[in-house]
Amino acid sequence: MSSSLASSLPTAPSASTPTLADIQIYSTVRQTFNQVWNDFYEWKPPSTLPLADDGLLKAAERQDVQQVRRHGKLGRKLAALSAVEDIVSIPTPDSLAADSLAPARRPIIPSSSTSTPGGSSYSSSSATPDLITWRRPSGDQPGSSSKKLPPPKLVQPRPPKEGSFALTMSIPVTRVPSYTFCVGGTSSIWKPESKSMPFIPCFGDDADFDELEYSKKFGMRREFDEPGRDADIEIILVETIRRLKQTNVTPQQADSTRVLPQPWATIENVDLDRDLPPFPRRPDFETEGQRPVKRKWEPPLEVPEEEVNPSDMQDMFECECARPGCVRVGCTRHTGIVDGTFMLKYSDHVRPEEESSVSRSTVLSLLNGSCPNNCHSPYTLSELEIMSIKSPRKWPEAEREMLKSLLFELDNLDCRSVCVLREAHPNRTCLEVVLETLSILGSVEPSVSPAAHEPDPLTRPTTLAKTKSKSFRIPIPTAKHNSFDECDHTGPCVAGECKCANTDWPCGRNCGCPPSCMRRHQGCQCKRAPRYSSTGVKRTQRVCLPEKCPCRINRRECDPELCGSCGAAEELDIRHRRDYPTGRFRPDNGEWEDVARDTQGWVNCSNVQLQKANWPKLRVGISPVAGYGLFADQDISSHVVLGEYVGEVISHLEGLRRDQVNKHIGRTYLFSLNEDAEIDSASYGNETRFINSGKGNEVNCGAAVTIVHNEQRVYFQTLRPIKRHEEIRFDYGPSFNENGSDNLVAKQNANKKAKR
Ligand SMILES: C[S@@+](CC[C@H](N)C(=O)[O-])C[C@H]1O[C@@H](n2cnc3c(N)ncnc32)[C@H](O)[C@@H]1O
Repeated sequence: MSSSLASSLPTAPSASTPTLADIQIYSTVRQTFNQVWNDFYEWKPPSTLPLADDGLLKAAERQDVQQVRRHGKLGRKLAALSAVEDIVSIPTPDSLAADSLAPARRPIIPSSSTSTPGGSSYSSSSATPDLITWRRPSGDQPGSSSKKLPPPKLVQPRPPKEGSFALTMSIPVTRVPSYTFCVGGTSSIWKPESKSMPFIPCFGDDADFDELEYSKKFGMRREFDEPGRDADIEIILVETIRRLKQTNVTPQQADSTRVLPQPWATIENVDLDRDLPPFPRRPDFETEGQRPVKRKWEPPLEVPEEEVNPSDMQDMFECECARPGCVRVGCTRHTGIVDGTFMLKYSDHVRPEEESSVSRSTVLSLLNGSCPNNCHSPYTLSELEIMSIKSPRKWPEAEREMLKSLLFELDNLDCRSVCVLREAHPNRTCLEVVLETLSILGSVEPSVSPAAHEPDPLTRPTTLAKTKSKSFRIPIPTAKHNSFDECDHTGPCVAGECKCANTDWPCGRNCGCPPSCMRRHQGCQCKRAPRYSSTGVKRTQRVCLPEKCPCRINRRECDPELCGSCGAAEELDIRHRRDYPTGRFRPDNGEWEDVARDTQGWVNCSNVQLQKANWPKLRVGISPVAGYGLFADQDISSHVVLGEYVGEVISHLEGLRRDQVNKHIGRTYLFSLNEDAEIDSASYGNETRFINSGKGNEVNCGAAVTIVHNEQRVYFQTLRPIKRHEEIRFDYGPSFNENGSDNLVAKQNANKKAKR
């Protein structure tokens, strides 16, 4: 925000004196922009309800007041920073209106400057008798906390220079947002690394933030010099334009003031281009007169069934993830916008057209078979391999290219194809062709035992130990494991050939290897049970128990397509859900009427929590610990999954950059996922981002990683029963220092002292 804000600070229009109309337009645009800005950051999530506990409530209120005071201090700092040299008094639309309509309300300011409780201040020269103050329209912000802001520090005006002209304004801008806006989402999304510095609210005007140091990490490329991509500012600007449209300011006039960081047309395009979340409105906006409107249950929108036509199918195909193996439509996990282009994350998965589907190990394993011409049979495979590595004979480029192109046309290489290749090179022996083929297919690779092609129980990869019939003790991914990359190759899944084997991950459902692959997770064979026994007794048993279900043992959720018998598919099917409302909607009172529940049914798989996403009631509230926190809104028993930690999946490098900003604002939303990636819920996530840290008895939930369709996902689970209104807290671990922000301030103070 900083730079845009800085650029939007008033510049001396010119040596010529502006007309009254210019000044009015300038004031309207500036005032609207600031108003929207303040409204945006004063917003609190509607789910923020008062705490039931009196003591906690008071503590939380004290925290809130302190936070508002801190904002006030920062605002005063900005006021001091934005002091400009020459100040003259200028009539504002407000004052003009006050003049004409209610002369008695006209502010009388004998000299220098004044400020209003609303926070805006206006400086005027003692030399000018026409003294003006700039007020915020008081009726504009019902319940706004801006009243609590102390008046900003006033800037002492200097006498204006002869013929010069400048505006000054010291509106206390909310420097540290009380609630950072976050786009809500139900599943994590992959975020490519930022190529340029993202938009940072307000920091450029803050002496404590080393913007230069931060910019260097992005090679001095700044996103706000490019078309903006920051949700906060985009929402603010779109709303500013919407409000300006209600005044008589035209786009050209607004652009000429240079108050808004982007031209009007660009902002309008942003609104068209992006699916922006709506401008956050305080719940008190939803009032009819003085009485808050009680929202009623609204039936979901009905989507009429459409006829499918072939061109739609083509569109559907375009929506599918381009990553081989991923079956999600509109997948955001493996695709993303990089430099304005839609790109695959795993670009290495897309086999370039010129690349051969024939691999070195295939050649080696097939050469083991009998050659009809018996031309390369005198040599053993290992001899052939050693020969190709030790004495690589490079053919002339043209001849090599020809062999290459022939090789790439072959879908499968067998002994006969080697002979075909040889036929295309009549001057070469079959052995020479074989050796050159090996040299083309790759230089030094880990040696592959041809026997691996037909897996022998004894030579099976050591990570696999057979347990029960279909269940293998496949490697359990831990935090040390890299993100999963589905394998896509020919031949057996062995290290050197298979990405899964390389990273010690089990092969997944969507991997390219055959279903018979021994490294593949096969799902479980647990049995679902009828809810009532033949004697009519209700069953309390659970299906897919932690110590019995192979999926649970391997720390993964059941896969509805792999685990046929446990009822995972039925559990995920909304019609079979126990909590599926069985009542009917009564339009006369707008409520659901319960009807007798169907007593039939089954006890299904209990290992699909993240896929089902049916969480207990939680709410965001002001926390006595730090800022906002997450609270239980119902009694919750032990071992209940509270929710998934959702956010942007970013690399550690991107995490390091973001940490610089986090350190400055004293809050972080980064969660380390594995050796490759972190989840950041600073600007995209769900309510679990508000879980604060605790120690010892304060801790009531823990975090764990599970695998859903071969993807690592983080979830929170209660460690003990939690009472309604209790704050949810988990131990962030030893690396988190609760006084981190204090330490940062201490460090900055020490740095300043050292500089002096
Ligand atoms: C994931 S956020 C938690 C939500 C945060 N309180 C908010 O208002 O957005 C983590 C940040 O909260 C603060 N925090 C969490 N637990 C804390 C604690 N026990 N003591 C001090 N600060 C804490 C730290 O600033 C930390 O970086």
